[in-house]
Amino acid sequence: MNMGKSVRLERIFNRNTGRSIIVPLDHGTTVGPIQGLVDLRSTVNKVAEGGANAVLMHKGLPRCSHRGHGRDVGLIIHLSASTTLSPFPNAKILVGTVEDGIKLGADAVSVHLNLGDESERDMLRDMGQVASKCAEWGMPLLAMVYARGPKVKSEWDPATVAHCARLAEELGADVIKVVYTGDPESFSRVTEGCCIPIVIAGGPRMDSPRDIIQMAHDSISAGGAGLSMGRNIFQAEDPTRLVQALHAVVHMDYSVEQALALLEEPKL
Ligand SMILES: CC(=O)[C@@H](O)[C@H](O)C[C@H](N)C(=O)O
Ligand SMILES: O=CC(=O)COP(=O)(O)O
Repeated sequence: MNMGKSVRLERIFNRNTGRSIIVPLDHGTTVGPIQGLVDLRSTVNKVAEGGANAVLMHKGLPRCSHRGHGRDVGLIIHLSASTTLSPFPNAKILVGTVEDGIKLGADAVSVHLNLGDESERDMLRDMGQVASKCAEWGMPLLAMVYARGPKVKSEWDPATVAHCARLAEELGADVIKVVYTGDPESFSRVTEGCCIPIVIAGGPRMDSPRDIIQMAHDSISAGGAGLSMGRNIFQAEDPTRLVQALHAVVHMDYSVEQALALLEEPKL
């Protein structure tokens, strides 16, 4: 692997476990300043204190959220955008470049593809071009790939998710983010088809921390490389403690019960 990619990926993935907890904060472009994204600097500090490896955001946000102190946290600059105000909310376009990421000191850049959408070919072309530019500059590429279109029966279908992951690998991603398929057996069919790290999205808010931690644990047991979990972390009652519990599962091989016990411990 290109030295630039190796050095940058070390700032996102734990050297011992080869896994990562990434907290994406890019939703504000898609849906507006939702709960947890209003004071971004506070949210970045909370997840970094909990042990997150990296945060993911659009290019205009590091100026509002870069820590400049304390525990370092990796930075991934997101290059794709669409909004829920559009008649075509799944049609992602590029709004940033790899060079934007370099200038911001990013450790990786990311793109978002919705396979099955009518504008799929544009997203495929964009990803291919970004991947080539990333290879040129030694910049890791995280591809978040969903199946969202009129022919898609279920975006959580294991074969569909495996297709999303394999496409990302074949087009040059260094890290893949897909949805979790719901159980370790089916998710192992996703991870076995790729030779690069696969992290899972959290999806819409889940009520119970147990469900969040169970999903993280099960994805790891199926060969997953960690999380790219946004809303379930930044909208949690205590993002720092939830990240601490997830860190125990992802990087210390805690059981679900052991990780849940961390949430019950009295605050210092
Ligand atoms: C809000 C969503 O659609 C999420 O599933 C995506 O993972 C977030 C995405 N990067 C977006 O906000 O466009
Ligand atoms: O960019 C967003 C993600 O990677 C996943 O966000 P979610 O809120 O966990 O679905």
